[in-house]
Amino acid sequence: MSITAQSVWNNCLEFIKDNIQPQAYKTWFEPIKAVKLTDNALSIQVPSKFFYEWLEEHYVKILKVSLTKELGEKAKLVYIIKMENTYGNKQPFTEKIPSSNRGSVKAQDVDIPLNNKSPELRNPFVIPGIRNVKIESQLNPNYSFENFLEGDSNRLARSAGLAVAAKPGGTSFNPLLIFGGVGLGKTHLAHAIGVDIKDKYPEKTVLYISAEKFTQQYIDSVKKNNRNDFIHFYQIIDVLIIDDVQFLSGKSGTQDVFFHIFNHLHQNGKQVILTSDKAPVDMQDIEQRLLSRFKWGLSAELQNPDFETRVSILKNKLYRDGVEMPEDIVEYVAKNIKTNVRELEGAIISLIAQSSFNKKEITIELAKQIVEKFVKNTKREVSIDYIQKIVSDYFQMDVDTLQSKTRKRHIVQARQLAMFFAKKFTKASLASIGSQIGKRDHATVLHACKTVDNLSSTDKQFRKYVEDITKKLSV
Ligand SMILES: Nc1ncnc2c1ncn2[C@@H]1O[C@H](COP(=O)(O)OP(=O)(O)OP(=O)(O)O)[C@@H](O)[C@H]1O
Repeated sequence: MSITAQSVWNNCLEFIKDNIQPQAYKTWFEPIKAVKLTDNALSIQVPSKFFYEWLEEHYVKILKVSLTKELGEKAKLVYIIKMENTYGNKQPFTEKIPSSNRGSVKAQDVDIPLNNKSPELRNPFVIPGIRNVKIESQLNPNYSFENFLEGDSNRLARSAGLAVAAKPGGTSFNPLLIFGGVGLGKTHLAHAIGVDIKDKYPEKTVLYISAEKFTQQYIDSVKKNNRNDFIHFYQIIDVLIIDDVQFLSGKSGTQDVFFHIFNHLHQNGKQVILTSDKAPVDMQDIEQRLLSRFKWGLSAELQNPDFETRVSILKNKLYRDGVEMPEDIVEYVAKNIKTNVRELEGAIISLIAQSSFNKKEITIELAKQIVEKFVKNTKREVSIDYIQKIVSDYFQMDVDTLQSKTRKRHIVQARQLAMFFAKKFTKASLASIGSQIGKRDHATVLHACKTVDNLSSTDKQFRKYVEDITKKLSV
């Protein structure tokens, strides 16, 4: 049987289908069409630039594995972006982009000490002797201020970001800590600051790194016995951006090394930008001395965007993708997806994909179907109300009793369990959990979580409660 683009792609799809969630498969892979196979390069057609970016960001690994299985080590993937615009008169257009070839902000030359180990490392931190080495800033130029739309929910953080970008290290916002819930733009804003600084001050060395990668690099440096080189590398950065610092929680070695790096940078007027999914007061298992430094500068929160901002974000996205969509549909999506900008964008992309490939008109009906899937998925994330209901049902009491001020032991325990599960299963802060479960403060919630932890390791009956309720909440 001869190998065609279609047959290769079908085999890839089979593999991918087995390895990702059905909904994700339906949204991101069903709309793709295999177009051409030349030598080792498979061209696939995707419905928009965002679609391509999404695939590259979330599925590039699985695409690579599946394609290598089919076409060998030299396999290449080429995206063809095709937008058939169902509205307006714009001609459909195509654009070809090879996989993993997104523009990146230019590498920067810096003099740093060097050793005889691999100079090509993108992020070389090791290095006695002096040699000119390029440090990739790891910034994504698509995440700019220009397309980070302003609204009440992000005004403080965005303005602080602009101020920092205008004068890195020269404002009182040092460090600048950007915090907020999932998908609200922390990473985007952190990149935007870095990108703007590189535009304004090309000679400055900017580095974006996730706390997870930072930790991994640190662990490697300890293994390879070059911890000092690791520290020196970070101490020469002018603007250090660390994403998701809550990841450092419980990792005392990495916290310690970061503490030293932070102090050095701060004392030398270098800028530090951090992001986190929690406010410093809600971070657990982060050393006090580090937490107090996080609070030195400004902690700016990204909140859920209001309706107008959600509409502007969607319109901007459509405009950049060259797609037109009726106002009432944009508003419908914005009205129904409220708490996560990533999902908001995801819903619009699904809508475009469904309409352009299945040749369906974009109607409110279609929008409803798609939004429902997103909203259902979101709802699967349990709410604090739901947790309180499950826990009080389990102990055969009503929610008011669970929340009451009583000190009766079995009620206190039920309340502590509800707090513990709220911490475990939701992204809510300790303060917010406390206020929703009987108007308690964050210290009470913290105490409850610790008590549940202790009791479940010492008391068999209590452990059974925790297991039973976990099962009920996971259904
Ligand atoms: N104000 C905004 N204007 C335009 N796009 C936005 C805005 N806020 C968020 N986005 C978009 O939403 C998506 C999610 O943002 P991002 O990845 O920065 O969120 P995050 O807070 O870092 O999420 P996580 O908690 O999962 O790390 C991105 O595509 C980003 O461009």
